[in-house]
Amino acid sequence: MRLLVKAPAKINLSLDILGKRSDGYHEIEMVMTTIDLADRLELVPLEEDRIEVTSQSRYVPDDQRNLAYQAANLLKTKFQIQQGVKISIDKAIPVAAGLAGGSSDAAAALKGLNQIWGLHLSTNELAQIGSEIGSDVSFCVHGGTALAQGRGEKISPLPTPPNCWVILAKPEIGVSTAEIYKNVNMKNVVHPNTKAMIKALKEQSYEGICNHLGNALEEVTLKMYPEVALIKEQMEKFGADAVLMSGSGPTVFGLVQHDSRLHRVYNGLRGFCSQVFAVRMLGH
Ligand SMILES: C[C@@](CO)(OP(=O)(O)O)[C@H](O)COP(=O)(O)OP(=O)(O)OC[C@H]1O[C@@H](n2ccc(N)nc2=O)[C@H](O)[C@@H]1O
Ligand SMILES: Nc1ncnc2c1ncn2[C@@H]1O[C@H](COP(=O)(O)OP(=O)(O)O)[C@@H](O)[C@H]1O
Repeated sequence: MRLLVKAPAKINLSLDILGKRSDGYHEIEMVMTTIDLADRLELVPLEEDRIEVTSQSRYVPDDQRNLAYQAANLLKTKFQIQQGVKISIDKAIPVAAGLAGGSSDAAAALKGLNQIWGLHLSTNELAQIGSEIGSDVSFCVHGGTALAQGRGEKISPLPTPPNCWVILAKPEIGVSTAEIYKNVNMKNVVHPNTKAMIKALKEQSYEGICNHLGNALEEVTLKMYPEVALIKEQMEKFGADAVLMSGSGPTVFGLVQHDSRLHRVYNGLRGFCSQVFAVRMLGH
């Protein structure tokens, strides 16, 4: 049996930090959605009892540091699986970009191996196992659009946003999520209005979504990496309807509803940023 699984990236439409926890994590509240930019995993069972991970990207580890490896290993240990697997990752999502590429690969591996090894685990059970790998893995198991709470592992589904383009631009830097969270000063946090974002989604108000995009980590990353602020400015200048940094960054995304504007924003950014994508949100 050979299985192909898609692993889509996510963006954070809003990200709020409610406080610092005693376990080293932050209590957060995020509205997230999956987008049509995806890695592709090929899973092939091996006779030998070992996990093999390969990818064409030099930034992706091919050993136990790979989150897809960790997903396979966790299932093997929990369910005493004595079969191996070869995981080949065709990487399309930029690495260390705030787009949850690694987490989505882990989620895709969990879903695919659930099938290959006949484990019959539910989505909630897979999401629970995923949370042991990383805070964003639970959301990636569910996919779609959702509110994520706790350290990111408590998922409540939300309606798909109204149809629009998402233009992504990633500067030539990778950002460490841990480093950005470490530099958060709770006194300076600018809180987005999560309730208003949820209301906008429920009312299918594109304008409401644009008005309430907000990310409490943005200020920290922008201060450390001024090139991210520059991309934000450019995206606004070229006419995106609303612009925000995704997750801990450095990827910046802009929402655009009309095709005529899409080309202006996309081409404008291509001029000084090598990684630019124009995609749809998933669900359309
Ligand atoms: C910021 C976000 C927003 O979606 O995503 P990315 O920018 O990484 O894509 C997430 O909160 C990242 O989730 P994820 O990348 O899975 O984080 P983890 O591996 O669990 O944690 C990495 C480190 O980030 C910090 N961390 C993470 C989550 C959280 N709620 N509080 C934290 O303080 C901790 O220092 C932790 O050691
Ligand atoms: N399958 C994977 N794809 C990408 N990065 C991975 C993977 N597994 C582990 N990593 C490691 O995770 C780090 C964060 O990567 P990624 O998930 O792409 O970013 P982010 O947390 O910003 O969304 C990378 O620096 C990389 O070393």
